[in-house]
Parts: sequence; C-alpha cells; structure tokens
Amino acid sequence: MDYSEHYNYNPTLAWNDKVEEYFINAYGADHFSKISKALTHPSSYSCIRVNTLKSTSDTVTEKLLTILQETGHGSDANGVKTLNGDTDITSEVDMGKKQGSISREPNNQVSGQTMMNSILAGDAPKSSLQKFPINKCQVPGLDYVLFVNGSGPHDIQYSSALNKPVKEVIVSRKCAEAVLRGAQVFVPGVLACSAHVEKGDTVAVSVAVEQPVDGGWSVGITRGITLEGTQTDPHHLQRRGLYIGQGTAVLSRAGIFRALHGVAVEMTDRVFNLPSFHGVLEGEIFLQNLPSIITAHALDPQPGDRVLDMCAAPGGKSTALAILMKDEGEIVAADRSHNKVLDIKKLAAEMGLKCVTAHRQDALKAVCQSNETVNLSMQHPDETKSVASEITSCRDFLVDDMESVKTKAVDLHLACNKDVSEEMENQRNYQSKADIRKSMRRMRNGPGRNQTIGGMVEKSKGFSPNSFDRVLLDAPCSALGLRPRLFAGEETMESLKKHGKYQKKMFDQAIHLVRPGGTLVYSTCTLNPGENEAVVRYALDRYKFLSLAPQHPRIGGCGLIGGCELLDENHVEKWLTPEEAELVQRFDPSSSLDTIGFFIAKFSVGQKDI
Ligand SMILES: C[S@@+](CC[C@H](N)C(=O)[O-])C[C@H]1O[C@@H](n2cnc3c(N)ncnc32)[C@H](O)[C@@H]1O
Repeated sequence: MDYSEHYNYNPTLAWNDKVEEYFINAYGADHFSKISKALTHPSSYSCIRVNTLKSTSDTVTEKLLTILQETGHGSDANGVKTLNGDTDITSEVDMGKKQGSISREPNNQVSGQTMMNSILAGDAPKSSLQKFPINKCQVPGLDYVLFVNGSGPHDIQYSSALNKPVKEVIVSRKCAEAVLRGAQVFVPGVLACSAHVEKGDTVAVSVAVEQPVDGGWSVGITRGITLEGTQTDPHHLQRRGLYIGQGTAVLSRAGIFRALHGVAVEMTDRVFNLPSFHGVLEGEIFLQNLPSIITAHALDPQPGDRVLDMCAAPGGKSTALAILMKDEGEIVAADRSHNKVLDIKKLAAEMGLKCVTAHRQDALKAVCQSNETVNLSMQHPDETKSVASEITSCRDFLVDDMESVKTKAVDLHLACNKDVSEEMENQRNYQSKADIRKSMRRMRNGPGRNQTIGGMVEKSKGFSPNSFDRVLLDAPCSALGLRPRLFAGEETMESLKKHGKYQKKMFDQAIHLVRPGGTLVYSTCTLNPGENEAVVRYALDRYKFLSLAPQHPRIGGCGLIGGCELLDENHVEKWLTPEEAELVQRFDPSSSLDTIGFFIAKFSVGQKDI
C-alpha cells in the first residue's frame, strides 16, 4: 500500500454539479479550481484586532509573545517540536504517553505568505526565532491589526509501534474544520475509533466527508463504529487524503464513546499549525478576519455618528466600528436571534464600549411602520440628533420579558447539564474544561465583572426612516468564502437564489434607514456573484439616488463584470460595469492575501425620491 498517498491531506471540495458549473462560468475553470483548493486550507495566519481604547499593538504583541513562550508555543529554533497550537492554551488536559515514531517536515511555503508578508505585514517578523511570528499590519491606518503567522501544510509520518496498523479516529467534518484552525478533538466530534485504543496511544486523525449517495449526500458512518485494520475496514478508501494530523488519545476507546464532553485526542502533529487565542486577553483583542476589519473602515464612521449594524451578531464589526468612532456616538447593533443579541452585549461589555446598544430586530422589518414614528423621521439637523435618538431609544424598543426569562432558563439548563451537543461543543471553538468550570463558577457566584448585563434583550419595533448616518448590512449569506471548508455540496442553485432574494429585501429596508447624504455598506462572506455583484446591480438599477463610492483602504480585488445566463430560468443575471467593478472589493481566498472569500460594496446615498 502507498502510505504517502493515503495518509496525507489533499482534499477535493465537492460541489453541487449545477453550482460548480455556474462558478466555473463566473471565474473560469482554472481560477475556480484554485479557489476550491484554497478553501480547503485555513489562512496561513491568525488576524488579531487590538482594542485601541484599552491597549496598543506593541503592548499586545509583548503580552502575546510572553503567553506563547510560557505555554511552550515559543521559539522552535532547532526545529524540534514542543507544543502545537491548541484551542485553549490554558488547557489542563494530561498529555498522556506518546507511542510510535513521528517525524515532521516543515514546509513553510504556505500559499501567498511571502506576498502577504510584504503587502500586509512587512518583511521582518517581530522575532524570527518565534515559532509563531507576530507582525503589525503595514496597511496605512491598520497598524492596530496584528498577524500571527502559522505554518503548513506539513507532511506527517503516520506510523505505529511494532509495525502494527496505525490506530485511528475519524472525526466529523465540523470537528475537523475546527482542528484545522487549531482546536483539539473533543469527544462529541469523534465518529469512529480503532479497536483497543487506550489512553496515551498515538492515533491518526482523519475526517468523514459527505459522499454522493442516491442523488444526495451522506457521511455513511454511524457514531461508535469500530475501525478494523487498515485495509479491511469499509471506510478505508473514503479517508484517503483526508488526514488532518496525529495526536494522543486522552481517553480509551470506551471512554471516548461513554463521555459526554471533554478532549478525546490532544493533537500533537498538525497538518497546519495555527495558534489559537481563544479566551486570551479578553476585551483587549478580538480575533477577526482582515476583510471584516476592512468593512468597518469602508463605512468610515465618525465620532458622534448614529450607525446601524443590521445583522450584527456576534458583534465583531459593531465593536470595530465603535472603536473607530472612539466610543462616541451611537451604534445600534441589531440581530434577529435573541441569544446572539446577548453575545453582542457581552462582547461590547468586555471591550468596555458604551456606544453600542444591542437589539433584537428582524432586518426584513427594520423600518418602523407605526404612524407615531413619523415625527421621528429625522432630516438630520445635528441639533435634533441626540434628542431624537433618545426618544427613539425610549419608544422604539420594547423589553421582551418573557423571552429573556425563557432564555435564562435555557442558559441555566445548559450550564448545569453538561450534555452539550456535538455541534455546540465543536463550533464554540472547543470550550475547555477550564471554561466549563468558569461557567459553573459564574452560575454559583453570580455574574462577574464583565457579566453584568444579564439576559435582557430589547425587542425593537423598527427604526425611523432616514434616522441613521451610516448603515452596515453585513448580510446573512451562503458563507461560501469561509475556510477551511471540507464540503460545499449543500448549496444548490435554488438555495443560492434564495439567499440573493433575502439580501435584496434586506437592502430595501436598509436604504430607507440611511439619511440622504449618508453611507451604506453591503458585505458578505460568499463567493457567489448572485449574492454580491447581482445585489449591487439590483440596488443601483432600482435606487437611482445611490452611487458606488471608493473604499479606503482598498486591498481587495475588483468585482465581476458582465453577467451570466441562467439557462434553467432563461434569465441573465446581471453583474457590474468595468467602472463599477473597480469600486467594490472582492477578497479571493486563492489570492496572495490568503484571506477568506469576502465582498464589500460602499454606496453614497443622494437625495431620495422614494
Ligand atoms: C454574517 S453574520 C453577521 C456577522 C457580524 N456582522 C459580525 O461581524 O460579527 C449574519 C447575522 O445575520 C443574522 N440574521 C439572519 N437573518 C436575519 C434577519 N432577518 N434579521 C436580522 N438578523 C439576521 C444572523 O443571526 C447572523 O448573526
């Protein structure tokens, strides 16, 4: 058997046939194949936004270097691995005894890293001896953004003691995507395991990805199955090229399937090494993708402005906007989901931001319908601004007591019941034991310093027309730009079209809320032109008082020109003119910036005729 071809990481992203055809039409076959490949890898660096109201880039860099050093993530000058990047660097999990021989070939030719270094982070790392060098962003105005460089893909030699078959675990796709970003393997993420795995054994970790079955997709693995020997088990071929690293079993096989939570495998050798700063320097830093930070700059908020973030949770862009405004003015951060609104409140409180108020509001009904609000339709003379916003706060928002009581009960249940579902545990960036203990302590001792907001969420009745200087519509989307991604087959042409329709409806609301002379920014984290250029086309054609505005900084690429014939519908989806395409920013995951796929359009709002 050819071990090197089987035990490696070389995934091919599966798409729905029609969607693939549409994207090949939009990007060209070669380019789309590069995008698809890039999506299966994480970015080669973690991007950290410093809360400049609390700290500086230099202070944060020093603190992070100390933390990395103290936790064994520091210098690696002799090429001997110490510790890999863990999700939670305060994790107290016993590493256990390691078996088998492992060797690692560092391969630092991560896609685009050289370009990324020279454009964004300069050529000289803060400390070249550091295993995860930290660099300040070189783009003017973004020196409060830090990049922590990771490495990969690494070749890992998967082997076992006494030439026995390699012991293995298979994890779910969501779990694997988190592991590729630096997490550990948690119990709920394990789908299958070899027989006789004991605590301390070295195990190869691979991922179960959906396979085509009867016109649909299926993983085809029942949780808890035993993997037989290398060649004999029926899932052997499916795992080819899907190995994400090697680790030490923290529990035996029986323990893994009996336990409800906790780490199952402590990763020791990863295909990609990325430090994770989950829970580190809370309030002082925020981990955020570079295009999201650029989106906040594109809106160009000024101190004293009234800004609406229509789909704000978890609050990454709202807090970035608040910091750009020096916490002066008002940011109304709205989201449809009650629990997510609580996340916004928590984040704003952690970051010490007073100008962010979080509200439960459906962006599809964001414009206030009540006659009473007519008086509040501000023409925006500065002197009426603060009075009007105070009245708005009093009148427009209703405290939904029942909802908050219900949520408190659910929170209590979750905190006391450790049976957290797999998706929650894996997606919440792998809560460590320490985190769980902290939550339990909070439940016993009441809210801590940063937790004083409780579960109250204001349910908004909507906002008055023309009442915001700036509006951000960071729309819910197909998220096809997010990486790493191991499967993309769930989106069909029909589902992509639904996203586009939903976004246009939200845009219709947004346009009523921003005042004449104001600014509107529309953004998504998808590659789909139907949710990007086509929405901009719709907006420019429908609202003649809108025009595309230049963005600063501008480091992304141009938009897509022309359009695409949608054969099934006998309809041409229209995109942008060459001039318009120059004004939007498109972040391409296969480009040298090595970011997620992202799209930003900025509009100037003229005198309205609606
Ligand atoms: C792309 S995320 C926003 C990320 C956020 N802007 C940030 O940077 O942290 C989209 C958000 O839209 C919210 N959402 C989805 N449908 C919505 C609706 N009809 N009204 C308001 N929010 C909605 C989701 O709950 C989700 O939090």
